[in-house]
Amino acid sequence: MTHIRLENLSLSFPVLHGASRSLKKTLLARAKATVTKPASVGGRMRLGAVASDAVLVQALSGLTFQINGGERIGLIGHNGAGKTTLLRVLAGIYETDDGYLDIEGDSHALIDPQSGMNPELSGRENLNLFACRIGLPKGQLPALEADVEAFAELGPFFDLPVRLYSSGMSIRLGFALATVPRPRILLMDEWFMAGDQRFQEKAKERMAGMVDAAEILVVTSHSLPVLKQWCTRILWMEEGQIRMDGPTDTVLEAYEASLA
Ligand SMILES: Nc1ncnc2c1ncn2[C@@H]1O[C@H](COP(=O)(O)OP(=O)(O)OP(=O)(O)O)[C@@H](O)[C@H]1O
Repeated sequence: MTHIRLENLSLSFPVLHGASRSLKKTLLARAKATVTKPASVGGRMRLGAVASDAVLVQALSGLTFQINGGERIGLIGHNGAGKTTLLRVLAGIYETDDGYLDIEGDSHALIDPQSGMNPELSGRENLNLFACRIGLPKGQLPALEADVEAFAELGPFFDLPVRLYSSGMSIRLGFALATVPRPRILLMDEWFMAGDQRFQEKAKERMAGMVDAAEILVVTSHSLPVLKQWCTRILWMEEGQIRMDGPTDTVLEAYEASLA
């Protein structure tokens, strides 16, 4: 059965090494003084337990929950609450300091639109690279090429190096490629909402096909309409912890009330 299970999972990032004792003290004192309830930005700062010469940011702290097949999870929370870090952990990009993670089912992460792209190569050449990476049979390449070229609508830029693309153009190509696989577990950051208005509409349509095919969706977004549309359950994160976990309407109502 497809599932994701976390038990007491934690992850911290060292953000300051070997700085003077007074600078570290000042930083920690400031972090403490600016703590507001509810928290408004970033993970909690602390000194390293072993190497006390380092200041750490506690990005995830003691997370325990389970996601089962059929669930569509939205991650919400303040800037720096730990949403993207959690997504990266689930995608196997970050190792955790502590805790247990059990994932059953193949996953695909839509986190970085430029992921795996060579900026010196054209859109078309990057598509060929992508096809090799996912092990696409040669016979299916022309259909993929036609699909991606039509979807990305890059015109002549499709044959120019990606480094010449605007950020919106890179996102079009990255999105078109990233939405080709059909994984059982789909992990998605909110960058898919980027791009111009018309592209967003197209992107939503294409995404719907991918989401429908997935057994589990985990998506981060600051957009309440997006979360309401896509998700059945919301994990509201605060300073690397789960502040609330429940049905979409219930959690978003509480979240909105906290912002008022
Ligand atoms: N690579 C990194 N190195 C050091 N600190 C990091 C790194 N990535 C994230 N952090 C820190 O971890 C905390 C959580 O960051 P994360 O990107 O997961 O937040 P987020 O909830 O996705 O925020 P946002 O809504 O702004 O995208 C923040 O305090 C951030 O400064």
